[in-house]
Amino acid sequence: MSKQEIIICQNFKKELTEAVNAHSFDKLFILTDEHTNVQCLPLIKDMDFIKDAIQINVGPEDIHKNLETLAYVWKQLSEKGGTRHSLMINLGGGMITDLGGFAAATFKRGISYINIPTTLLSMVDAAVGGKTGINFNDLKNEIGAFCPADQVLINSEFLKTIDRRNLLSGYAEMLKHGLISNVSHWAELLKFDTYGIDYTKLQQLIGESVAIKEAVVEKDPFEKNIRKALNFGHTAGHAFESFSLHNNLPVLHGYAVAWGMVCELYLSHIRVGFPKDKLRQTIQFIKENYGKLNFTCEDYETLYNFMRHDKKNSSSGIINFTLLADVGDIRINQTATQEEIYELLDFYSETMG
Ligand SMILES: NC(=O)c1ccc[n+]([C@@H]2O[C@H](COP(=O)([O-])OP(=O)(O)OC[C@H]3O[C@@H](n4cnc5c(N)ncnc54)[C@H](O)[C@@H]3O)[C@@H](O)[C@H]2O)c1
Ligand SMILES: O=C(O)C(=O)C[C@@H](O)[C@H](O)[C@H](O)COP(=O)(O)O
Ligand SMILES: [Zn+2]
Repeated sequence: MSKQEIIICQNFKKELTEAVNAHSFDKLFILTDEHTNVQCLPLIKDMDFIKDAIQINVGPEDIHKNLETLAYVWKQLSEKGGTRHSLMINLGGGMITDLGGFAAATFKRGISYINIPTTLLSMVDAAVGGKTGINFNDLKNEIGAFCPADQVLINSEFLKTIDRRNLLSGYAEMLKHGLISNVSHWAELLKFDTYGIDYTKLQQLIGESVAIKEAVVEKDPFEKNIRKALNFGHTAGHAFESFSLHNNLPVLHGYAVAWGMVCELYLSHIRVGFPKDKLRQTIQFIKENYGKLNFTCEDYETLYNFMRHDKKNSSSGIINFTLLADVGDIRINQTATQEEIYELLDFYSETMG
């Protein structure tokens, strides 16, 4: 996989101009959703190269990260004169960088693209590392490809218009990066005041978070082994997210991951000895900031069936988890029986109240 350039912006317009000028292209497309069209596009609208760009605007959020929207983007690229030498800019959160990245990966078998993430989640996670795709058949990211953006420009100015829920959603992936990396980063994240946000501190934490992801992806871009660490919390998390999407009550990805981490930290504790005090502290933080997803034991089978679709599984039907023996002590390819999975859902229900 080609190396991706990640730019933590100091002078956003200059760096974006350089990123665009690094490509030779015939047409420039810019993908936005209805919100980033209003909140983010104005920040770059006066730039020279944008004046000739063709905008593709789609509906927001995960309900639109689907085949229909993807087909619309392909159609626009095709009808508005896109060629294999065209360049695409994805301006938005993870929904836009996942869907736009996949459209770019597949249109005429692949065109170059640049990500400009505009949510916290996309800055620290979605825009980085080359996983692109769409939800399909009620399942998260069921269709996709590994295809990195040539450049990712991280400009924290975009966070000024993000609401608290979306900030917390991104923060959950940062917490995941803390748990898979080292105790000092994890402890710093738990100390951070999520009510009175210090944006200077947040910017420093964003830089550290991206670096953690970048280092993992560099070692294993196609998730054959250690990249499975970045999927910590997602076996249960994606089941919660798919379950909610299926019930027409979608939850934000980061919230589902936070709840998934509660389950998988518990499994880590009983299976590989994740320390009880760190389990308690992390769960306390998640409980205070993310609340709880409601389900009953009648939903266990549905949740279990969603977990059976996790991409880490192989055909044996056994569910694969990434667990932690301690903060930063990663154990990939761990498995759990149906009984154990029901037990961790019991733990979740009892602990989260
Ligand atoms: N590819 C990966 O490695 C990866 C990693 C993590 C998550 N994801 C995916 O990312 C998606 C979630 O991404 P997300 O949390 O960024 O959600 P999102 O893209 O849906 O954005 C959340 C909301 O914020 C709005 N928004 C975006 N930028 C804004 C801004 N600057 N100001 C105001 N509003 C703004 C959007 O329009 C949307 O309404 C999920 O589909 C998830 O599966 C992918
Ligand atoms: O980059 C990765 O690798 C991740 O797993 C990051 C996750 O936060 C992200 O949600 C990813 O899209 C999950 O991928 P999937 O392969 O489980 O669909
Ligand atoms: Zn995620």
